Amino acid sequence: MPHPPRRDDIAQELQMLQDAADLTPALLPGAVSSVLHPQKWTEEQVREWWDKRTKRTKEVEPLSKGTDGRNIMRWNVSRFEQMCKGDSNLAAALYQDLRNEVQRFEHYRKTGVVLKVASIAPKPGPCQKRRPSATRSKPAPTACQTQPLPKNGLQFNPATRGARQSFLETNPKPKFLTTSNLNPDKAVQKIGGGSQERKAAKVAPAPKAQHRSSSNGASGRQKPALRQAASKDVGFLGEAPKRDPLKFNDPPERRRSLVMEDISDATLHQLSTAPRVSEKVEPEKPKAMDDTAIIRRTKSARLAGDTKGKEPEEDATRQMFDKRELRKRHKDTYAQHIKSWCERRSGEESSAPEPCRVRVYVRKRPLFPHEEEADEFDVATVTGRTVIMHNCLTKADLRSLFVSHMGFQFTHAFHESVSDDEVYQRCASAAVQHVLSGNIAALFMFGQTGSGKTHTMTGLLQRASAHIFQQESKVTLTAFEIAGKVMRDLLDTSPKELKIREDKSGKTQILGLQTHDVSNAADLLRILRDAQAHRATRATQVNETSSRSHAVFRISRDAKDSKDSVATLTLVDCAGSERREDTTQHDARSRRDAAEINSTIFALKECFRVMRSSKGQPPYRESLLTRVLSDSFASDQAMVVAIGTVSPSAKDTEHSIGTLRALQQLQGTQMSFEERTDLVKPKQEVEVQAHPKTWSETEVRQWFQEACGGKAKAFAANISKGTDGKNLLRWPNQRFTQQCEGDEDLGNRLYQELRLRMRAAGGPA
Ligand SMILES: Nc1ncnc2c1ncn2[C@@H]1O[C@H](COP(=O)(O)OP(=O)(O)OP(=O)(O)O)[C@@H](O)[C@H]1O
Repeated sequence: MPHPPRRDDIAQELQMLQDAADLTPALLPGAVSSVLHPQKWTEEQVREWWDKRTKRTKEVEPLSKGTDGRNIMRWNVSRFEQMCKGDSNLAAALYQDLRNEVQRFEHYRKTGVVLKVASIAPKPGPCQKRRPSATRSKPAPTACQTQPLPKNGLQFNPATRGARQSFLETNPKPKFLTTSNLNPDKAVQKIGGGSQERKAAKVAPAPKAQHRSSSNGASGRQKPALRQAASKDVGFLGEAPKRDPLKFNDPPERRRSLVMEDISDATLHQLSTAPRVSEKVEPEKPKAMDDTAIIRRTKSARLAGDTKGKEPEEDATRQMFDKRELRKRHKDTYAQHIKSWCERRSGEESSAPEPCRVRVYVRKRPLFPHEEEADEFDVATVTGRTVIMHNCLTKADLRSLFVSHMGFQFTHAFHESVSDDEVYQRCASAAVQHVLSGNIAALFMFGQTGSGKTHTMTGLLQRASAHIFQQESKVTLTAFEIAGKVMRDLLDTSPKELKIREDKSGKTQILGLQTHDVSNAADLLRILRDAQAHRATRATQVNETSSRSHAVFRISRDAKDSKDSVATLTLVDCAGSERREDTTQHDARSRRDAAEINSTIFALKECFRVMRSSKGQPPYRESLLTRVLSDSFASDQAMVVAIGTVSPSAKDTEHSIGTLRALQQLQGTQMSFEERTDLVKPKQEVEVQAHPKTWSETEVRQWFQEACGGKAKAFAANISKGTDGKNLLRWPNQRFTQQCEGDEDLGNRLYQELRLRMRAAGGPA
């Protein structure tokens, strides 16, 4: 097990990367008249920051096109780790460096002073003395060092030449740069060790927040728990940011209008799932800038608290809703709006995208009857080469609805009623012809699990087999799957693992892979179907028989001449990409699978990106799949086709948008438009409903039968006699699950739906 990054290591890493960077003039507050929040950085500024911070190591990935400040600020430590090829120290340091930039900006915003890092460097003082050897030769902090602390808790950062120089002149050069070298707040904590230092600390008391932190222990012995801290956006080097003294008298910050989109699915899931009875839930500190931070107040606090213009419990009820539930609830309004919006926009066709080496197509699958039954509706529109996703959202008040129409353009897009024949003719026929003329071609299927990759691939294989044998009399076929780090032959039922090697010429060879000679289309198709049937599948929340491996089928034409390179058609059916949120009910293995699938897809995207830009070598060594496909990435003559599949269902909106964005990256373009429309709900639609607390037993049973699209009907009989609305309202989440015989998902949904009914009736939920 690799060690988690240590605080000292990260501090050292951070220092080194700042030294190496020589600090970007545009970003270094001391060098310019104004400071930009990293969120506002342009792509160039982000790139400049990245290149300078990482120039001392080659072991990092280049940034993908379009990565601007907004994007990079959303990265968590794991994402940095992925970019740093697993170097967790560097990743954490980069993550922290960005947060430090935010702190500098915050200081500038509040005080108007462009913070020169040098100005907060500690001055030498009379009480400076060496620390005992037990402290690992860290420079002793002085009382004077506590005085020039910036009031807002900004970190002392000796990264500028001047500051670092003066620091080193007045302090013995430390063997390792540690937290206390970098952060005088920590130095104050360490003063607690000796009596003289204690006196010194008394002379110059540290801000209150520091006292609080020092109560944790005498000498910075806290475990780093960096990841956890990082995910909570804590302060410098994993230390939770203390309340900002400057903020107390600040006017209230102007709030951005919040939308449900601001709340991550994971958080919503957490919020909508009531904690287990045994779990003690620590109340969180309200942050107020985000819905997720709003907490449930105690009854007394609610009664005594501010009710100025607010509905009682308004804040608390915000926690109860899920984007998907809200979409279903307002299904009719959204669906009607989407219809009229599309009618208004019909006939508008956008210009053709620039020709590119990678041809990218999108296919939308139909909405299934079972999805319609579950109150799902169609949120994807395809017109010509454009796919429009209608992202149906609710503002933070949970009543104001709006739709964000997002347009994505591709080489071509197929709507749900397009036949497999047309898909083949448009996407794959040219690639097959390219191979029949002696070249290589690769075709990839991308998309969310259950969006129709295997369905489309099956149709393509069928047509490709017929097409090939119109011109060829014999081909060779290999088929294998990649599941995590394991490769298996799909034409060999033994559980033998395949190995991969590079030959002298650098070509990738797969050892032990069986090759089948095939001489007619029917045989080819039969063997391909057998191979598909051998794929590793598992039921996921989205697809009963989800493919959990990447399947690779290779059809090679016989070389006419021994000098000829083998013309090969490679068809790749990627495993369904899943969001972490979609796998919440899976075991650890499923989640590991999903992480591996997603990282392979990420590597594939990177290869596409480099190949498209024709600059440098595609990083195909990053994953098994990209290694075996290195031919297609390396050859200029290779034709590469990517087909993305999307689900039209409202519940899959976020995932479909993710797929479309990823496909845009493959072709090097960006979303072509985004239009937001606020919806006004027609007055007659607002029905006044009886509050659930007034329901009789019969009404409770009736509600149970109809709730969640009738899914709980079968369990209505389990309701005990005499259960009226008042009783029902007292049921916790778990009681609903119990009522549904352990179906946690349905239990949660019933619980939420009841809260929605309470809101609709105008009462608190
Ligand atoms: N265009 C389509 N027309 C009709 N049915 C479709 C279409 N696309 C997909 N389906 C159906 O949707 C279901 C899921 O499709 P499929 O198994 O191809 O998804 P997938 O993307 O390969 O999923 P996974 O990645 O989990 O394997 C199948 O029952 C399939 O028949």
